[in-house]
Amino acid sequence: MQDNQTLQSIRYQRGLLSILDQLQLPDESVYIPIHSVDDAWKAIHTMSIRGAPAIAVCGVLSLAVELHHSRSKLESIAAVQHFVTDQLNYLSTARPTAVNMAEAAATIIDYLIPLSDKQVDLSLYIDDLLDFMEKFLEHDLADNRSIGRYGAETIRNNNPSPQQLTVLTHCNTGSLATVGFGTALGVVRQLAANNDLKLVYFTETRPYNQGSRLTAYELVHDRIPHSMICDSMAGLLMRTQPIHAVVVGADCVTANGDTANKIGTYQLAILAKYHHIPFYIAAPTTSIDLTKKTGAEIVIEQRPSREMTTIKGINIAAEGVQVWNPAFDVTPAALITSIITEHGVFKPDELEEKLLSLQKKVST
Ligand SMILES: CSC[C@H]1O[C@H](OP(=O)(O)O)[C@H](O)[C@@H]1O
Repeated sequence: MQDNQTLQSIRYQRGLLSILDQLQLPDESVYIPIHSVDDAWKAIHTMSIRGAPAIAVCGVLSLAVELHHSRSKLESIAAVQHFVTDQLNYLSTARPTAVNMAEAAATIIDYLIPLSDKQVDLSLYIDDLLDFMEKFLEHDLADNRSIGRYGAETIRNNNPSPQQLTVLTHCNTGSLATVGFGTALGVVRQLAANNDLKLVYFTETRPYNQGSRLTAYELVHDRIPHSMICDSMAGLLMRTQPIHAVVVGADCVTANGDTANKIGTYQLAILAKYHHIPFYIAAPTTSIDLTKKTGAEIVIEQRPSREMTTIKGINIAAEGVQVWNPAFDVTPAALITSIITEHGVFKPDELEEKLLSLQKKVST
């Protein structure tokens, strides 16, 4: 079952899917129905739902809903395989940087053919496929809980003094970016649950304001001690306040540990290095793409200028102003202390080897 102790970005039962419209947060908490892959593609592209893991689960479940209601139109297993493959490939085009949707698509496509060797009855084949797709929901929540435990333990062990810890995070990586609990914000939640958290600073994260609109919403909801800062305040914060760790999420981690994350992450990593503060990436392995060798291969999404020049439709910049609006940047592995995953905490230069050996164990 989904974790109802925190906020639900996605609500699902077989044949029915709705998402919390994050464009209306924090003022309005409105769930919008997702009836099809097209609905999901639009919701992901316009960022009604965002966050690498949430994007993937929303996409997969939108396909499950459409497949469930299209049974009468799909007359063979081959027709189901073509339909599912085409829809997954389409979903992967909604946003180019986060890798989770493409990873989920590849996982499901790899499942289709062997499944037809096991299940020749069309209706039972569809049922089995729906069961497989629905597992993405529970797996994400389990992954986040594990990331939270590993991350809280690592940050605590890195600071043996009995004092409670102060950390900095960026963007939104909580229940609104995942199925529940979160990745980097899940580490913060676990630190708080362990009574190890004194304070979490978080950036407002211009221009979409994932911090001020979403992370603030989650931390106030959970009553976790916090303080919001403008993105431009991070340097002075690290210079003047006792920050024990910076922990952020990821949209794509490559084989060498380079990491694409929300714009502004790279400069936080440089500041952390300068101030000798450990810098952690918290991400499920569904955000890791070992086929990309370095961050140079990651496509950085450019977002519309209006997302920088307006807030809730109100102009905050001169009419006609020209802008540059990359939604992500890449932090080199050399600036990353460790990558916290559901399988453990890895140094960037050991990540590929560790994950490949884990995959080998699972496949044998
Ligand atoms: C666990 S969410 C990962 C990642 O997604 C966010 O980007 P966006 O809000 O544009 O989807 C941000 O980069 C988070 O760190």
